[in-house]
Amino acid sequence: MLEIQNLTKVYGKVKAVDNVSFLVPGGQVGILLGPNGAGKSTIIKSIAGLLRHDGQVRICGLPGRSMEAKKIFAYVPEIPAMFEALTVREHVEYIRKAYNSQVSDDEIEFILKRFELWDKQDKLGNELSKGMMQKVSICCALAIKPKVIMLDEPMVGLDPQAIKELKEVITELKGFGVTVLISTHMLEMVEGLWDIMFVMQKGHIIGSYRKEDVGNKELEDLFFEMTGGGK
Ligand SMILES: Nc1ncnc2c1ncn2[C@@H]1O[C@H](COP(=O)(O)OP(=O)(O)OP(=O)(O)O)[C@@H](O)[C@H]1O
Repeated sequence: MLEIQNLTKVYGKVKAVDNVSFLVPGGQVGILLGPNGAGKSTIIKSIAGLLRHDGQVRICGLPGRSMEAKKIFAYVPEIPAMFEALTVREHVEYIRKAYNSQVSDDEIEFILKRFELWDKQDKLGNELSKGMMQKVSICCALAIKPKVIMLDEPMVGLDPQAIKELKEVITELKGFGVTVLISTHMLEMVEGLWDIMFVMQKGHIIGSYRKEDVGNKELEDLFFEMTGGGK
């Protein structure tokens, strides 16, 4: 479960996020939508612990800043940060050790093969394309076997095969009871994946829908209904 309570973030005179609360239930996929400047990245960075903010973040009931919460929480940022002098494999091993992860060698092999990095294990961070960096970032997140995972625009820059794998991974994670939060503009990419959606505008959540309540209605239609835009 991922719970945000009364989150407020002010940059100078700009209130980027204004008293926002929402909850993604355990084992569900939540998506955070909204036009440019709505405040999505600010929320994502606040949840990830990268910004000072008011309000609470709880990860499986634990305070977001606690060590216990950090151990079970994975974050895939929009712009991956690589260590230039570490290889692909060393990135994964570093995370594995830092988190004291129980992931097995076979599982690591499976993850790396899945994202077509198995034969690129010895490439250095500064030798990777942006898409490859994103894949490494996803593999590192999976290597800690998180209970909650948050992905910021995860599909941008990935090739079609990687997008397909990522969608399958998200469905599998959900099956294992992992809570997922995805921030994205690419509505068609998360169609069929989501359980609960939140729409932000001007620092507020202006509405949310649960998949079970909207039947086959398309995400895009739901989004434009709320934001007043159109196809
Ligand atoms: N470091 C910063 N300093 C000052 N203002 C900021 C900063 N970062 C974001 N903002 C402002 O906060 C508001 C929300 O920005 P944010 O990046 O969270 O939006 P977003 O929904 O992620 O947008 P996008 O879809 O374009 O990525 C905007 O008005 C933006 O100008």
